[in-house]
Amino acid sequence: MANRNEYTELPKAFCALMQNWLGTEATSLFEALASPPTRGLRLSGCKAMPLHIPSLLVPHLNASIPWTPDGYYIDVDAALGKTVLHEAGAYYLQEPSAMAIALAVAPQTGERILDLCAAPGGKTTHLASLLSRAGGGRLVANEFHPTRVRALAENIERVGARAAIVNESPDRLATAWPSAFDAVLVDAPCSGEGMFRKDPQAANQWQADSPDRCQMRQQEILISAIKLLKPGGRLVYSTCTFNPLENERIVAWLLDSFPLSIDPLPEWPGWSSGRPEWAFDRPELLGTRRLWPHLARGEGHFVARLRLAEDALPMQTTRVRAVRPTKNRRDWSAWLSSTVADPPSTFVQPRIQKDMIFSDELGDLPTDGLRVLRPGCPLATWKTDQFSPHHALSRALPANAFPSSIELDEAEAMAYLRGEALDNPKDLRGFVHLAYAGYGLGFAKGAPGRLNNLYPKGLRSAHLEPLERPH
Ligand SMILES: C[S@@+](CC[C@H](N)C(=O)[O-])C[C@H]1O[C@@H](n2cnc3c(N)ncnc32)[C@H](O)[C@@H]1O
Repeated sequence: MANRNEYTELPKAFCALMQNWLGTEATSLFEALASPPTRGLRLSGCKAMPLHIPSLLVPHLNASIPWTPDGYYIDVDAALGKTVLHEAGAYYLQEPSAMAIALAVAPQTGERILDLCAAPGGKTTHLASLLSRAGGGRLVANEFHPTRVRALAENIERVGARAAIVNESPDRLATAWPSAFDAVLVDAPCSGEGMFRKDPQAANQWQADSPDRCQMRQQEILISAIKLLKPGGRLVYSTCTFNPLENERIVAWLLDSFPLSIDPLPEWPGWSSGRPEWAFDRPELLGTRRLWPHLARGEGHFVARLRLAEDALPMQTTRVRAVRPTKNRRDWSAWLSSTVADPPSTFVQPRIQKDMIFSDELGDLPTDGLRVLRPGCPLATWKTDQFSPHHALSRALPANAFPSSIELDEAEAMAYLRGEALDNPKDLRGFVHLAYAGYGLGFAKGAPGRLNNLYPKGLRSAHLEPLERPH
C-alpha cells in the first residue's frame, strides 16, 4: 500500500512525525505497534458491595494489571462480550492503559465529579466504581454527541453506575455550572494514534493535520473545563495519542495560561514521565505520565493531573436551586423501603420528571435549558396511582438489597435475557428481582404458574454464549 510504512498498516506521515520526535526509539514503537494489542477486563464495583470475582470468570483472567486493582489482562480472542455476566454488568471490557485514567482522578468521599467527554463510558463506569468504594459522592457524565450519549446511558445502566447523564457542549455547561466540581475529567477527542494497534479504523482516519486540528478542539474544551472547577479542584486531562502537540504542549499551555499547577501522578510499572524537551523544557511535565506500547503492557495513553489554585477567582457565582419532588413523597418513602433495604440518600430524596422517579445525582445544580438525559439513576415510574420499578434500579444495588430477589442459574438467566417467561415454583406475586451470581439482572412480575418477563425489549439478546472454561 503506497501510503503505509514497512512495519504495519501505519500511515507514512505518522511514522515520519514519530521518527522526528523519538529518533531511534521510534523503531521500538513501530515494532510494538506491529504486535497484537492488549485486552483487559475490569471488575465492576459500582454497587457498593465487596468486589467479587464470579468463579466462572476466574479461568479467563490472566495477570492483574499493575496500576488497577480491579483490572486483568485477558486473551486477545477471549469471547467475553456476550456472556450473562457481561450483560449483568459484572465487568467492563476496557483496554488496560485506559484503566489508569479514573485512578488519576482519585475520587474522594462526598465529591462532585464531572466526566466531560464521557461516551461510551469506560472511564465514567470506573469513576462510579471508585466513588462508590470511597463512600459515595455525585457523578455527572456529559457527552456532546447525541448518538454517542445513548451508548453511554446503556453502559451506565448495565453496570449499575449511579450518574446523571447530560448531552451538552462544554461551554454551555460552563455557563450553567461555574465552579461546581471538585474534579473534572477531560478524556479528550484526539488523533487516536495510541489506538492504531487495537482499531485499524483509527489509522485509516488519521491525517497529517489531525494533531493540529485536535489541539485546537482540546483547548476549547479545556477552557470550559477550568470554568467548571471549584478553586482547589483537580483537572485530569488524558488522550490516547502520542503526538506531543496534544499532550505535553497542551499541558504547557495550561500552565502558562491559567492558575494551575501539576499534581504529579504515581509512577505505575511500565509508565514513563511526560517529556519536558517536547514542550519548552518545562520541568513540571515530569509529573505527567505516558504509556507507550513499547515500554508497558497496554495501548498508548497520556495523562496529566492539574490543580486549580485555591485562590483562583470563581468565573461566576453558582446559582443554587434545589429541585425536589413535592408530591407523593410519603408514598415514595414507603414504596422504596419495601422494595430495597438501606437505599442511598440520593434515592430517598429523588427527582421527579413527569412520571419518572430518578435518584438525585445533580444535587443543587440547576438544569434550566440544559439537555439532561437523566438526572440520576431511573428508579421507578408512577402510573395509575402506583409505582413500578425501573429496570435500572435492578442493577443499581447489590442483589441482597432486594428482599424479593431470587438467584437464577446460567440457563435461566439466558432465558430471561432473551425475554422469555420463567417458571414460578414458589408462586411469587408482585415485582420479583432476578439475579445471577449476585448481580441484578432485572425484574419479573409473579403470576399463577409463571414469572412474566419485564426485561426491556430493546435490551433482549438472542445471541448470548455460556461462559465456558478455556481449553
Ligand atoms: C476519547 S472519547 C471519550 C472516551 C470515554 N471517556 C470513555 O472512556 O469511554 C472523546 C469523546 O469526546 C467527544 N467529543 C468530540 N468533540 C467534542 C467537543 N467539541 N466537545 C466535547 N466533547 C467532544 C466525543 O464524542 C467522544 O465521545
